[in-house]
Amino acid sequence: MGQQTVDPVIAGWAAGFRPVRDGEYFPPHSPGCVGCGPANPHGLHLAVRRHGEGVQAEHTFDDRHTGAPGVAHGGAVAMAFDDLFGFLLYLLGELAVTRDLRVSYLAPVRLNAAYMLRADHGARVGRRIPVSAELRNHDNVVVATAEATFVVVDTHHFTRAAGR
Ligand SMILES: CCCCCCCCCCCCCC(=O)SCCNC(=O)CCNC(=O)[C@H](O)C(C)(C)COP(=O)(O)OP(=O)(O)OC[C@H]1O[C@@H](n2cnc3c(N)ncnc32)[C@H](O)[C@@H]1OP(=O)(O)O
Repeated sequence: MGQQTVDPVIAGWAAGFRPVRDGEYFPPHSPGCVGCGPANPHGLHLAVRRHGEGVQAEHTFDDRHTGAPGVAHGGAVAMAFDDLFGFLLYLLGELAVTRDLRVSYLAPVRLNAAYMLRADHGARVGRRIPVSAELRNHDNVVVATAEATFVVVDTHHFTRAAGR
């Protein structure tokens, strides 16, 4: 597949790894990303920054992500974790995708309340990268946790997936 057929966003990932200072915000995965893209009206609009060797984001779920009344949908919480994990890739300098994701919902996540997300990665084994994360409320209580395995892929994974 010729380079000219690669989506500019995908090509940008491969070319775009650069050192990020502690506390600095990362660019979104793409403008339309449902987790972090500023152009997606249905998205979470996560704003994620480096925190040591991990990443973190302050986030408030809103009425667009309602599950039970007043409570964030579990799928929206899982999406926040999954997208957050995607920012660890900037630190690792690897393209990878979620192979599995396990979320533990320890307490309801309220709408219109600020929460803190934090994610870290373990050591890569073969193509596998283990990652984990926590969601804490305003009182610093952990209300949800997540663990996932990301698998390293190349740019062709994404061009194939996009049908190009
Ligand atoms: C600049 C940075 C930005 C980057 C942004 C990019 C992200 C974009 C946005 C991010 C948004 C957020 C993120 C998203 O939304 S990512 C989108 C959601 N995820 C996907 O679409 C992925 C779909 N799945 C696949 O395409 C394939 O299954 C993949 C590519 C993952 C693997 O299929 P492939 O045929 O290639 O590989 P394999 O099956 O031989 O296995 C490969 C390795 O994995 C090990 N394994 C397998 N299963 C498990 C398991 N359950 N537990 C532990 N390990 C497991 C296996 O032993 C082997 O290990 P090793 O023997 O090599 O050590």
